[in-house]
Amino acid sequence: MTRKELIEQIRLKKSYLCVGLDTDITKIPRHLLSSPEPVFEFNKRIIDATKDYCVSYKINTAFYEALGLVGWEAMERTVDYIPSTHFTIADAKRGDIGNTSSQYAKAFFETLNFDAITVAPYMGADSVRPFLEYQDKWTILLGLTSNSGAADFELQQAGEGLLYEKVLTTAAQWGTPDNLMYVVGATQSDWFTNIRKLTPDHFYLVPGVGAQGGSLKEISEKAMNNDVGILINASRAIIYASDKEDFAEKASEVAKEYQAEMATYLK
Ligand SMILES: O=c1ccn([C@@H]2O[C@H](COP(=O)(O)O)[C@@H](O)[C@H]2O)c(=O)[nH]1
Repeated sequence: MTRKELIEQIRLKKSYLCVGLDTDITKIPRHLLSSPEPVFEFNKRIIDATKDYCVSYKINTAFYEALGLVGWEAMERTVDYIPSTHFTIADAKRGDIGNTSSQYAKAFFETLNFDAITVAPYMGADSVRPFLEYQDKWTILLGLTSNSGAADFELQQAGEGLLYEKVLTTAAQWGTPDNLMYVVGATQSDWFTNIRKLTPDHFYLVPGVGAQGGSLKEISEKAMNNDVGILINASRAIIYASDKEDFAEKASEVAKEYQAEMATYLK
């Protein structure tokens, strides 16, 4: 999906919501466990219930990889089921020496047809480049993450600025706002004004509203640019809104509430 197409979807739906499919087999409603493919069945119902209120789905691959072959199959079926109007993200946090990164890129952009993948920047330019070589695909680089451990490295001084600032400004030379985004945690709202100044045109994938307590209002006010420029992810708050038979209705209600609030912030 191109940047233009993504922005069109955001404007059309008045939503920059990304629903996180962090589907944990131990948390899905019990009645689904007797179905032949419980994880896919759960995802399918969540997608049907939320697709009108969001523009993106983020599949955190850890939850699928943990199940082995059946998990990988559930991920494949899920990404194929997501409507082509929605931006699909493999939250896989990959990155390795160049020839290995090329295989990761092939796995997520070709074998699985994701629009985007999250990538760790630690190994530098040659580890990220293979992802950026794909036309109309996106690399989403970890910038300033939502966890408390962000203070251990990302918020440490590195030369004249902080390490995360160096990641943002250096990586901006490797790609363009048309194929590179950054992950910035919603729990890091104090830093958003500075982040927007450093990277005025890039999109941010912002996890951390809902279960991690980040503020949708604060992020929207500080981080939005003229092209909207943010995708806000919520996983547990939506997909586990209920653990009963009404889980899909409840997920729909929560997604609808996020969308309605987002509509009020859009410029
Ligand atoms: O800094 C980061 C990077 C990634 N994540 C991922 O986003 C979702 C958040 O899930 P919630 O249930 O909405 O808290 C999850 O997949 C994380 O691995 C993040 O939280 N922070």
